[in-house]
Order: sequence, then structure tokens, then C-alpha cells
Amino acid sequence: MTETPSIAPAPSRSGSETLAVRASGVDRAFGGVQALRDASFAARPGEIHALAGENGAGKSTLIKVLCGVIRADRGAVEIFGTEVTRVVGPAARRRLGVATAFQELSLLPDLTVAENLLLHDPPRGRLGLVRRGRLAPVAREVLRRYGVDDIDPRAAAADLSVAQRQVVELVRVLAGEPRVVILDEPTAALPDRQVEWLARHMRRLRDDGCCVVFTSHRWREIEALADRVTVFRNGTRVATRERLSEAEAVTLMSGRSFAGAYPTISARPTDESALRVSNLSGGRLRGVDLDLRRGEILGVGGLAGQGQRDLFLTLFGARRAEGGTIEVDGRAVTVRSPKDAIRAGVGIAYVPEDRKAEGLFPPLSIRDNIATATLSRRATAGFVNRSAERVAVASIVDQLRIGAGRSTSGAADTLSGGNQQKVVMARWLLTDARILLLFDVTRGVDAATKHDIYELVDTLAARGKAILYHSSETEEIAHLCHRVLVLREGRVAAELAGPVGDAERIVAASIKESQDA
Ligand SMILES: Nc1ncnc2c1ncn2[C@@H]1O[C@H](COP(=O)(O)OP(=O)(O)OP(=O)(O)O)[C@@H](O)[C@H]1O
Repeated sequence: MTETPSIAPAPSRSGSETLAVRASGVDRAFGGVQALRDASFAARPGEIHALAGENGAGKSTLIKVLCGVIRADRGAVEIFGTEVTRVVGPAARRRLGVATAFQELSLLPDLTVAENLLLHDPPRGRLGLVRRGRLAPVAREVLRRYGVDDIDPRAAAADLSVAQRQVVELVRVLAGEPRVVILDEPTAALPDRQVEWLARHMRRLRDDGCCVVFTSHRWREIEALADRVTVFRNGTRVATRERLSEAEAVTLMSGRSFAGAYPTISARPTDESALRVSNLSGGRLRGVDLDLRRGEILGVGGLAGQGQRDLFLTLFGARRAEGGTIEVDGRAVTVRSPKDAIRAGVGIAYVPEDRKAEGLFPPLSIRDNIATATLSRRATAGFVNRSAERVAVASIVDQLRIGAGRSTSGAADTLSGGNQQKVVMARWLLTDARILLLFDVTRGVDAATKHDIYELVDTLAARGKAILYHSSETEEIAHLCHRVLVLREGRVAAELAGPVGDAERIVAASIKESQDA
């Protein structure tokens, strides 16, 4: 799958001979939005370089300019000293050894895993014809080389989970033996085990002299992996450092400073039960009991895949319960569909992490995306009260700092990824739901916004909402939750009083056999 660079590097400019990638003075606008302004960036061969910044800071746009998906309005881009500013198209960059994995996965859904993997370099016979019969065996071998043996090369890409698609995309990038690898939020859709797998391969590439550039909103990943970090704010580079503390980074990224990564939770749980679940089963659930009180933030932790998602989906009616009972405010309720969950008298809302698959209607405006869940409530005799809707939407947009002052009549898919997540949250927060199921809602969200979301969760609990909270970042559960239930093999294996403070205690309880953690 190796493609030899066929464009001979042009004589380099002074100072750029040791650089793998260089962008200078780059501007790029989308309509009225200036995504990059006088942006500069440089990365060397043999380094892992993190690109950090708030949602909408311009990271993805810079990556798209670097790998030729879009053209800069102004400025210069060089790859190993070769000026490529006016050359667009990933194929031209591939010839220079650049491989990229984008935030919005680029696998073709109707093709098989093997066809996707070998798209640019299929096995050929002597006459140069593609040997279709060899596609699956060659792809299996490539996957095996990267330690991936649980993905069938003959499966259609559309049938894979988001995490599996991400893995295939990454193998495609890694297997091309590139000289520059650019990964836009590669870990956002990966479970922890695969994050470690990717980290190993990134380090190997770096040690082989490859330049690896990646973006992430998880500071501990940046700290663990990056040799240098470049911080972007409002489309411009604000710093490039070898060492940077999380607090300094957040200040550089947001222009705001925070006392700590997590706010002190002020909400106090009441004695009133909001949601009581007994012996719930279905999917991975093997009899879950829980009692969530008004004003409480109840954490659901444990190792990945122990039934957390099934618990949230079942409580929201998006997955069928096979047994057990659900009580809201002490009354038994039937929740067979999300419609049952959100109806008055039940009031359960679910905020998912995957805004693309489960939450956002991209062609609709930001305002309409937020207002969809409340339309029926604001309608009188079939007419929607647009001005009431506008006021409510404006207030939540302001509170969550969605889109940095952008008009809410713009299409939601022009927002950056993290801002799209905020739109999905805002929608549910505007409803009358009194029980909120928040599933990994800070995934792909920048540090300052995470902080805003933590404060919002606290405010909502203080107003009496009952909140079930799961995060793939165990630290969050340890700091935000009044109590933590640790799931193991579809059951509650331990209950810890919060704030637990130390994520290690939750991890320890996740793997401990006894229930007395
Ligand atoms: N196709 C587009 N049309 C309109 N605006 C766009 C488009 N693509 C990006 N933008 C805007 O450009 C700005 C920079 O977006 P970009 O996606 O580069 O940010 P980012 O730093 O990658 O954010 P995130 O961390 O949320 O992915 C944002 O304000 C975004 O809304």
C-alpha cells in the first residue's frame, strides 16, 4: 500500500528544510465566517504534534487546508519544502506522503471494509487488472498486521459500529506508510482500549521519523502523546510549546481562566425519588436496580461496554426492556419508545454523545434544531409561537455559548463539532423533562465548554432535575456526581459515595470481585 512520493521536493526555503508541514499567513473564510486568519503552523519529521483549541478555533479547517481538501484564500502551505498552496486534492498530498483521517469519517458506506482499505492501492495481476478475489485476504492481512482481528474485511462499512469504522479508517492511514499523518480527533469515537492501540502506532510512526499531527479535546491524551502542542484561538495560532500545563492551555485556548478543571458542585440531592428502576434487563443488562433522587447527579461508571449504553437507551425507550420495572415519582410507567419517555408525566430526556447519528438534523437551522423538542409545547391550536421560541432559544444559546455569537438562523451543520453537541444538549434542556439521561455529552467538546457544561449540570440539579450521568472520562464521574454506580456485566457491582474525587477508585471498583468497594 505504499505510494512513493512522485513530486520531487522543490528547493526548500530557508528555515523550512527540517519541516514536514508548514503553513504561513493562511486565511480561509466560509461565507461570512473567518475560520482562519493569518494562521501559521509548522511540524517536524519525527515528532507528534498536537493541535489544540476550543470548538470552532479552526483546527479542522487548518487540517483541510494542509491536506488539500480545501484551498486557502491567502497564505502558503509547504510539505517537506514543496510549495503546495494552490494544489488541491488529497491524491496530490498522498503522492507527497501525507495521509489524513478526518473528523467526519470518510469510508464509503456501500463498499466493503476491504474495498475501503485498499481503495487507492488494490492488489493487481500482471496485466494491471484489480484482482477482486484477493481484496479480502489482503485486507485481512493488513488488519492483522495492526492487531485488528474482530473486523470482517467482507463486511459493508455501513454495518460497522462508529468505533470500528474509525479503526478501519486509521488502519487505512497507518498502512500507507506515510511520511506525514494528520488525524482530526482520532480518539473521539474510540473506546479506551483502542485509544492505547492508536497511541502505540502513533509513537511507532514518530520513532520511524514520521511527522504525526493530531487534534484532541482530552488534555491527558495530549500530555501523554505530544512532543509539542500548538494552540489555536479564533482561527489564529496563539502558542507552540513543548511543555504546557492543562490550566495554561485552557487559558490560552479560551482567553478565560478557571480555578480548577471541575467546579464545586453546589446542588444537593433531595429525599424525593424521581426514578426508581428494579431488576431491569434487556441487551447487556442483567437486572439493574437504581434509585435516582430529585436534585441528584447519579454517575454510571465501570469499564467500557458493561451495559451503560443499554441502560440509558432502555430508560429512554430506544431499546426494549426484557424485564423489570420503572417508576417515575413513585408511579409505575411504561416506556416502550422515546415518545413514551418524553410525554408529560414521565419527562425523561436523553442527550447522546453522537450528535451526528442520534441528535442533529444538519440541514435545519440552529434555532430549529434546538426548538424541535419543544415545538408541540409552544404550539397553541397548531400554531407555533415563534417569538416565545426565539426568546427561549436565545437564552440557552447564550448560556451555552453556542457558535460564538453566530445567528441562530444559520444551518446547524456549519457549526464546529463541539458546538453541534451543544445544540443537541440545548434542545433537551429546553424541554420540561425532569429526568435527564446525559450519556457522554462532553465527548469532542473543548475544555472551556466542558466547564460550562459541568456548571450547567450543577445548575439543573440545583433546580431539582434528576440527572443520570455517564462519561467515557471516568474523572468527570469522579468529580461531578453525588453517587456513582459501577456497572459490571450488566449489573450494579458497586456503589460509591461522591464526590469520589479519584477516578482510580472507580476503576478499582470496576475490576474488583466483591461488592463492598
Ligand atoms: N463548511 C462550512 N461552512 C460554514 N462555516 C464553517 C464551515 N466549516 C467550518 N466552518 C466554521 O469555521 C470555524 C472553524 O471551524 P473548525 O471546524 O475548523 O473548528 P475546530 O477547531 O475544528 O472545532 P471542533 O473542535 O469543534 O471540531 C467555525 O466557526 C465553523 O463553524
